[in-house]
Order: sequence, then C-alpha cells, then structure tokens
Amino acid sequence: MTAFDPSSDGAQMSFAKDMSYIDYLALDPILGAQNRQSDAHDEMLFIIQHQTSELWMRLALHELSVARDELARGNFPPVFKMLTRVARIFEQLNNAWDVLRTMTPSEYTAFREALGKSSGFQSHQYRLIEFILGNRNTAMLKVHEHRPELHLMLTQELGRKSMYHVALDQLAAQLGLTFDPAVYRLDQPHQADEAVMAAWTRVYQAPEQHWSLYELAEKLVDMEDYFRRWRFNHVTTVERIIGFKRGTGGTSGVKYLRKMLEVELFPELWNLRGQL
Ligand code: HEM
Ligand SMILES: N[C@@H](CC(=O)c1ccccc1NC=O)C(=O)O
Repeated sequence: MTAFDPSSDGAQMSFAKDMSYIDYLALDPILGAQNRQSDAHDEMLFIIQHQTSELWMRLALHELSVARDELARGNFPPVFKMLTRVARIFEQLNNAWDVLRTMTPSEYTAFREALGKSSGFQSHQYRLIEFILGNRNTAMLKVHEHRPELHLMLTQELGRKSMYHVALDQLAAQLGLTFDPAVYRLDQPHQADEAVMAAWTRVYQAPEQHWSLYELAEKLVDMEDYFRRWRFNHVTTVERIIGFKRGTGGTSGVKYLRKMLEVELFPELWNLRGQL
C-alpha cells in the first residue's frame, strides 16, 4: 500500500498562522515540566503519575465547585451529572495505581532521597477536594504557608458551606425542617447528627416521595465509595513500596494513611443503612 497523504483528504497541514493542537493544549509547558531530580529511570513514571493525578483533580475541583453552586440553587439534574463525573474521575485515579505498582521498592529507593521533604501531603488540590466535600481540618493549612495564595484559597474554602452542608440545606428545605446550627460548623469535619440521620432515613424509607433527595444521597455515597477506594489503593501501594518507613512529609507513613481510612465524609448516609 502506498503512503496516504491526508492533505488530499482536506487535512489542514500548515499552522504558521492558525492555532494548532500544541498551542490549544499548551503542550510546551506541560511536556516540558517533567523535571527529574535524579538519573533513575522510574522517576519519570513517578512524576507523570502525580502530574496526571493533579490534572484529574483539577477537573474534579472544577466539577465540584459548580456542582455545589447548582445544588445551593436546588438545580438537581446538572448536580447529578457532575457528581457522576467526579466519581468516574476517582475511578480513573484508582485504575492509575496499576501503572505505579509496576515500580518495585528498589526502583523507588533509587530516587526517593531526591524527593527531599516533598510529599503528596502537600497537595493543595487534594486538600481542597477534601475541604469542599466536608473533611475540614485547619491543622492541614500550615504546610501551605510558604505559598500565600494557596493558603488563602484553602482558608477561604473553610469559610464556605461544604458540599454536604449544601445537601443538608436541600434536605431540610424539602422536608420542612431546620437542623441545629452546630451541624454547619465550617472549619471541622462534619460530625454525625441524629436529626440529620432521621431526615435521611425518611428519604430512604419512601424514595418514591423524595426521589431527587434519594438520588442525591446515592450520588454522594457513590462518590465517597470511590474516594475511599483511592485512599485504600494509596495505602496499599505505599506499604508495598516503602513498608513502614516514615513519609518524606514527616508523618508515620502507612500508620498515618491507615488512620485516614477512618474518615467518613457523609456519616449519616452510611449509618442509616443499618436501620432500614
Ligand atoms: C510510590 C508511591 C507513593 C508513596 C510511597 C507515597 C507515600 C505517601 C506517604 C508516606 C504519605 C504520608 C505523608 C508523608 O509523610 O509523606 C503520603 C501522603 C499522600 N500522598 Fe502519597 N505516596 C505515593 C504515591 C502517591 C500518588 C500517586 C499520589 C497522587 C496524587 C499521592 C498523593 C498523596 C496525598 C494526597 C497524600 C496526603 C494524604 C492525606 O493527608 O490524607 N501519593 N503518600
Ligand atoms: N511521601 C512519599 C514520597 C511521595 O510519595 C511523594 C513525593 C513527592 C511528591 C509526591 C509524592 N507522592 C505522594 O505522597 C515517601 O515517603 O516516599
């Protein structure tokens, strides 16, 4: 077969004056940003794994922040679509562990020292996702003090209602209730509340009467389910690669990450299941 010339099919071949693929996607800075700190072969995998994760987190944040605004307006259908997309993003991140797991402990050790004290613990996007969803902890702000604009962004997030708070506003409004203001504490993780649990239980006992709240609750549970899998995959990969060494970020490592597995973003939605 002779080589096919796509210009004979009308393909645009000259981009001296037009915006091209590389321009539109800003590929020069993106593909020029894999700055290895060592000569270790596997450091490239490690960097790209994190950079792609941060890009997916950027999309998750874009979806979550608009989803929260729409939810506050009671506009449920776009919220369902965006929450589904966020769950799929977590699924994508979960599948990505399979690539990283091809790196053995000795291959990681070859460049671990070059990472210095840097760690995923300092990912401001990860922390912002947690803060938006409602897992809020002011102690996590300090590592961002050297980047005042990021510190400010995270601090400002702690002044807003979380996704779950906004969902609880909709729950209260549709059932004609008001929850104790203590339910809406902005700068700490949401604590399970009996009145909230009773309200969600009413929804689950009669889904046909509260279909949109029921669907909202299940979308939230689904998203948390995928998030939990991410945390579990992370800690398992970490144990497989560094065992029980301390983290470069200074924490106890696997022990710290196991503690984080206890986080419950939407506790009442999980607790009510045992009561149905
Ligand atoms: C070789 C692979 C990895 C190892 C050995 C590892 C290890 C660790 C350790 C030990 C911690 C605890 C903090 C510390 O003291 O450093 C941590 C936290 C963290 N890592 Fe990783 N990690 C790996 C891959 C990843 C990847 C691919 C991501 C994706 C972005 C990631 C994101 C995070 C985040 C967000 C935290 C903070 C978790 C929290 O505070 O709840 N890590 N990691
Ligand atoms: N905390 C890891 C290092 C690490 O994984 C890391 C280092 C720099 C940038 C991102 C990282 N990923 C997750 O923590 C360790 O203790 O080996």
